Amino acid sequence: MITVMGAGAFGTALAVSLSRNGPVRLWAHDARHVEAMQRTGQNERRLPGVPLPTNITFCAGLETFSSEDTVLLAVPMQRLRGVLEGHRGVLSQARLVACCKGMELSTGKGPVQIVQEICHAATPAILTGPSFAADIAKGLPTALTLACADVRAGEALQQALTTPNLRIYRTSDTIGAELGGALKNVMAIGAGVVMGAALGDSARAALMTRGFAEMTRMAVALGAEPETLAGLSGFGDLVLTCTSEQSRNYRFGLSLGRNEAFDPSVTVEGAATARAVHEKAQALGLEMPITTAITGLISGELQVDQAMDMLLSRPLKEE
Ligand SMILES: NC(=O)c1ccc[n+]([C@@H]2O[C@H](COP(=O)([O-])OP(=O)(O)OC[C@H]3O[C@@H](n4cnc5c(N)ncnc54)[C@H](O)[C@@H]3O)[C@@H](O)[C@H]2O)c1
Ligand SMILES: O=P(O)(O)OC[C@H](O)CO
Repeated sequence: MITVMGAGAFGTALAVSLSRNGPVRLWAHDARHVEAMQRTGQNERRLPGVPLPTNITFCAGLETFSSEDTVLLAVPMQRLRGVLEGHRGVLSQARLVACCKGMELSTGKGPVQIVQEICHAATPAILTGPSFAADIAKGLPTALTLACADVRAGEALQQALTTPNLRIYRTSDTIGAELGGALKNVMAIGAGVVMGAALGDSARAALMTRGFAEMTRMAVALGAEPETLAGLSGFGDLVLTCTSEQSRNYRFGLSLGRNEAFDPSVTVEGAATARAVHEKAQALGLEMPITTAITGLISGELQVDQAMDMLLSRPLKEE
């Protein structure tokens, strides 16, 4: 059986899609949220308007969990460690598929690394790539990357998670897959700033292209294959998130560029991840000027015109 931990927009959308293959268990950390979904047949908090199929069952505990189960971890990045530590006993031998995108602020680690650290005997994997929860829930065609270092386990997960509308590609490069998803959110905030501040489509294209160069530079320095960054989990998700107002990271950037307030209850993974990436780049001695500028904009240490001056006045170089 598949268990999805995290009844946010993405976990709920995945549960809806996977319920076409068989029964799915959807876990939420808040018992009142479980009760509300049972009562209304919807996740009104995070994915309103989507009827939840009857073969999704809801729970706030994992009493009926079997070690044969596959678990999708669809919680926000900065909550992943706490969720795993709270369920270390039951999850210790399971196939654990991280579905979050980001870098932990306190350690600079990605989701697969955190799963490995806490559940040593589990099979860690990551599901990532260009996909909005609302699109998946509507059954629109979507392609994702499943990364798992254990090739046989990866093949089994690829089969189990494919649905008529969800096409899963596979790789064993977990480092590249997790970094692509983390880093593209930072660039999406930057793209939003560019558009919010009316700097133009050309400036956004420049940010996306040079941002992709930064993403690849860091990922390769940390052991990723450049081909992974060029795939769905990197380039694909960068394009989606830097160009669509469905993206919360992009919308957050738009509000920064317009000098407007942004609802703090909305999950914006790129905000904490930008700081974590900036610190890691400094520690590794990597040049990542766009990331530095975006980190400064988020913290309020830089204004848009200062960030632009900083980027445009850098010494000229070869591409
Ligand atoms: N929404 C999307 O379109 C989408 C698509 C792909 C990937 N993702 C990724 O999925 C992850 C989750 O995002 P989302 O969109 O589902 O978020 P969301 O904002 O819709 O929901 C977050 C959920 O996390 C829960 N939560 C908060 N604190 C928690 C805790 N301490 N323990 C357990 N659960 C807690 C909240 O109750 C909420 O249900 C993110 O890393 C995101 O990047 C999202
Ligand atoms: O809404 P965002 O910005 O978190 O983006 C959602 C997904 O990561 C897009 O692939």
